[in-house]
Amino acid sequence: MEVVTLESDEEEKKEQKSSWSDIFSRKTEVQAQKKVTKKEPPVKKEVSLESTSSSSSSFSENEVAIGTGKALVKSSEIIERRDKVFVEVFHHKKYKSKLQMRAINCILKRQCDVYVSLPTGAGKSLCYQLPAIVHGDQISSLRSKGIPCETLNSTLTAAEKSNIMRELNCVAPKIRMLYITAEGAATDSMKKFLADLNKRELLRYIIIDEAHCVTHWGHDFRPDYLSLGKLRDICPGVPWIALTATANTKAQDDIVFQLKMRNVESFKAGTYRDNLYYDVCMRDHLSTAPENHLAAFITKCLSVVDKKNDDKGGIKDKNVRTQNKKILTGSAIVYCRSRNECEQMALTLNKAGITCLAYHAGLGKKDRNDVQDKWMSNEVAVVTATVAFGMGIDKPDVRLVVHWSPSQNLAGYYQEAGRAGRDGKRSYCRIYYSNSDKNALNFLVSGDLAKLREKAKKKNGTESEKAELQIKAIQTGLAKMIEYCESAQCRHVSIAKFFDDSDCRPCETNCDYCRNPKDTEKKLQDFEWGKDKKANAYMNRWKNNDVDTDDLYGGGKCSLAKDEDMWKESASSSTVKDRCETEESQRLRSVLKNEFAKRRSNNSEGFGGPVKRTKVEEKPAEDVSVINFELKTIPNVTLETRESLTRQFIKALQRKLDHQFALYGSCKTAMTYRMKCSHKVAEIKKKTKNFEIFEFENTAIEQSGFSKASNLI
Ligand SMILES: Nc1ncnc2c1ncn2[C@@H]1O[C@H](COP(=O)(O)OP(=O)(O)OP(=O)(O)O)[C@@H](O)[C@H]1O
Repeated sequence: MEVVTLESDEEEKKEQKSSWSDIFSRKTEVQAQKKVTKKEPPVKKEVSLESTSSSSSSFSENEVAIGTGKALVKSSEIIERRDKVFVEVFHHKKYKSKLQMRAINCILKRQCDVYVSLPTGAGKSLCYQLPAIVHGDQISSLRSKGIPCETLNSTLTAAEKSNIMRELNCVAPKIRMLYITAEGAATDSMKKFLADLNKRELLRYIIIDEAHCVTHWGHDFRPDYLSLGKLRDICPGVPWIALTATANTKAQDDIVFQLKMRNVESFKAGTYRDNLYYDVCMRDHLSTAPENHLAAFITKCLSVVDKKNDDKGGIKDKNVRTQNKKILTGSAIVYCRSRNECEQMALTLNKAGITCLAYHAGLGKKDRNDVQDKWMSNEVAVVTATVAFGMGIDKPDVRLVVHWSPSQNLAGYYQEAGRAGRDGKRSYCRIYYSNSDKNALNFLVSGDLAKLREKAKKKNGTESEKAELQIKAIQTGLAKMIEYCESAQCRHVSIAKFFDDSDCRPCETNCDYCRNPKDTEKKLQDFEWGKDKKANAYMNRWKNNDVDTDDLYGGGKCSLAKDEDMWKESASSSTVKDRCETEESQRLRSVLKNEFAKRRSNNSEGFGGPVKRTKVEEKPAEDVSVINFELKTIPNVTLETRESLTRQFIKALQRKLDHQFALYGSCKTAMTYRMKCSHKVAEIKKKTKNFEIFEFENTAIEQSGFSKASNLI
């Protein structure tokens, strides 16, 4: 018997949705399926078990008394069981690494607490699953179809729960592994129950998977994990196993401290996975539309041969799909930031001929299960998903993990990207990045930080310090994520440094930078240049009173809606609005500040260089008064100037005419009025035609300040 505390409710917390409970139950189901059933008949195969010199992680035939209490077993028997289980239950031929083997041997001995930090996909689960089975009493039962395992969580019905409890209360329960949540472990009833199991000498291990959740230094801190340390006092003498792929030195130290681990043996490997190829694409600088770029990349990564090679035989493998003339194998995940983005992307990829379904917390439980099953069985090639997808899923042939925008934290990114290539074959991890992503990330994280700061203010002493630590960890994680995207260095090295790996040598061939440093640098330069250009474009539009929120949030009102959708997923809707406004005004202020700075300094260096006035092609207004406006014989006199002067001229004439030419008042009948007017107009026309000056009858012209028209020009 062992208790495994999972990173409970992880998916639902990530999406912060009301439907959290069924997501979790799905996850634990997946874990249970993944870790329990190996239905193929046992195959007798040679096991290559490497030996090791480490005393704590190797067995000597003479050693005895493994375990505590009445379950003392000879070490030779343990070795025999280990090898049997390894082949007959897990069907493995050899250990994935020496570290995996050494960790398993150490855990099997049950003489100390064990900390395991191996890369994603390195087989950490086997480190506790194999010992858990080996330490069972009825080894023969392992030859049957599966390893009995159960989960206790809030989504079970009362009847389901009581069935499990009944079984566990038996003298010899069949259940070998019990998965519980950190929240569940904190309840009094669970503590009592575990203490009882321990008293009955049925508890072999307490295992904390995804142990980084226990520390404020981790990328995914869960307060509930902190209470796990209390189980130590309830179950003294039970070895603890903590496993993670994403903890740096600080996080590791804190995990050991928080879980009150003692006499700890550590098995730690670097993060480097040589079958993973990392790259970053600057979304605003691609030669094609980004969605098309992605579709082409997916096809490239998943296609193996041209269909014409297979015209006769047909394609028999059910894991193989065809697209046009290509044969597609393996599968891909495209992580999007919002539900809406998942849906849109799925549509786009389907249009491009790639079978694709969207997965997010907005779907019902059944739909989500369907999507996952279809993807697992290779019925569809691609899932476009929020980060909720992938937890606990172990699909070996994921050839490609794309982040349509980066994660909020480099550690989180490493974990998500690590779902690629678990079969050890070449696989790709790509991020599509743009400046608007950066803004959105900053924006999202700033919301979380604000909440934490509020919390820190209310607390005092160590609690407040812890909140500060968490703030720092979040800020560092984001800064490192952005640095990963924006710096010219080996991507593997960026990750290795973040996790304090001892080996930080460049990969040489497994990332875009190492493959082609110049090209990557050029793309980064374009990206930097693009930032300034975008700010200028925004300023111009603002000056023209044409500012929309498009530029702020990357791609139109539709995108704004998308982002709002995204933000709603991580914040309450009221704060979304506030955040939008704050973001907009901040951005506007910063653009203005830059513009004024440029004008003040009149400096040709720096931000975009001097502001050059754009030469605007002059277009006459529809009611232009200037005669022969096309003429441009006088340099430096614009049409605008001419129009302005002409209007002044007309106005002056008008005034004088009104004053002097008061015919209306001097006539009594309409006929006389019309006649006198026609007469005057005819006179003026005649004079104008002969280039003569028309003089009004009234001699008061000069006295009133009237100027001849010719003098006005
Ligand atoms: N010795 C082995 N030989 C072959 N395959 C193995 C071996 N050990 C584990 N595996 C397989 O490797 C895959 C990854 O293992 P696992 O899910 O335990 O990874 P992990 O280290 O927990 O990764 P993550 O941290 O990403 O969850 C699984 O399909 C598992 O069956």
